[in-house]
Amino acid sequence: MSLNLDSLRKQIDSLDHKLITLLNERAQVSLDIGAAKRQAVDPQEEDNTHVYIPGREKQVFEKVTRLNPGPLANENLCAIYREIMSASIALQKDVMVAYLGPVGSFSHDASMKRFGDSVQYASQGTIADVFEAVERGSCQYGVVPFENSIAGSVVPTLDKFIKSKVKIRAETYLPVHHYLLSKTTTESIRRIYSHPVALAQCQTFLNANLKGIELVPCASTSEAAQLASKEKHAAAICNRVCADIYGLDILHADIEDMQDNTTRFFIISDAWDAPTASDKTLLMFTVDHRLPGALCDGLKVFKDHSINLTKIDSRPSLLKPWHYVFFVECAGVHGDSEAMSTVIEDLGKFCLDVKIVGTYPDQRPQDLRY
Ligand SMILES: O=C(O)C(=O)C[C@]1(C(=O)O)C=C[C@@H](O)C=C1
Repeated sequence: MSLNLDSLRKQIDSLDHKLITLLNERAQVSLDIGAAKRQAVDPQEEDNTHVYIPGREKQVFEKVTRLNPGPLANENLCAIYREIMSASIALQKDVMVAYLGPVGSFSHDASMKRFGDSVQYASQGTIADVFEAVERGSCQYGVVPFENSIAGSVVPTLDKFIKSKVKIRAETYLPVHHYLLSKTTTESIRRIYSHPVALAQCQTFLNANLKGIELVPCASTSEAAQLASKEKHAAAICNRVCADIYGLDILHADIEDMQDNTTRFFIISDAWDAPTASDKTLLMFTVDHRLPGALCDGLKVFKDHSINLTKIDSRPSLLKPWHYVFFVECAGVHGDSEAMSTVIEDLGKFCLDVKIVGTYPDQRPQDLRY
């Protein structure tokens, strides 16, 4: 069969015509959804309607990948749908997302992957600033790193959850590959900038190739790139995109200790989403030291309710020395469910100050397409 370029392009033109009509029909329905969401808000009150519905987005991504007959790869279809829903969010409301900046950080990457190109982003200097932007209401959503598969928990995030009233609304996983970027050669490097969690992920490479070189911790990997771009003998460990953004050369690629290095981020806000088919809940509590075995009895509550725990962590309470706050993530239960109310009631018999930090659709680490 001979292929005629002109006639094939005419087919594309005609399909684009149909696509534009359909995309606008979808956008109109989205505007109506926005109006329906606002109907529930008292006109005298400030409009804090949530247009970002992570549970519904998960359903849409699962549906489109299920329906996809190809040849378009699911990954590409999801990228298209990410932008369709990003535009949909922006049509319903001006949305501002806070992230740990500057541009080029892994938090920026995770935010873009979650919210797409059509919303607005506000770079913040520290993780605490991301929390505070959400608390003040200058940003409706914030994206914070929670844990890394090599370096473990991100302590500033856990510590902010202890004091803050923000809620977790969604989780997302990002594969993390580190690059050594500089304006100089590896042999001339005298100082390496990076975020402490990133430095912890590249110990094997650093010990083998740059032992004894000064390591300077900074607020983010992109700030590291910014600093390295201003010094002759400095380098940064950061995201590949920082090479273009900050005018640095790639000296070494993929220098993380494990190639499947992944960071889990939380999307924080003032409210969580309604239950979906599969949710997780992060709880926080302290224990009463006067009761021997209080933590053990508390944890047994989850066993008694057949709840699987996917993460346990503890941090100093910051109120009294040797007093700890425990974080426990429960799989398969939503924070508003009756099951969770019973768990909290039972936990209250052994533990103090039990609080839900957030409840969010279960996003498996392998669901990297969305
Ligand atoms: O279903 C909704 O609540 C919508 O606002 C629509 C829509 C979409 O475009 O499909 C847009 C944004 C939400 O995050 C989820 C879904």
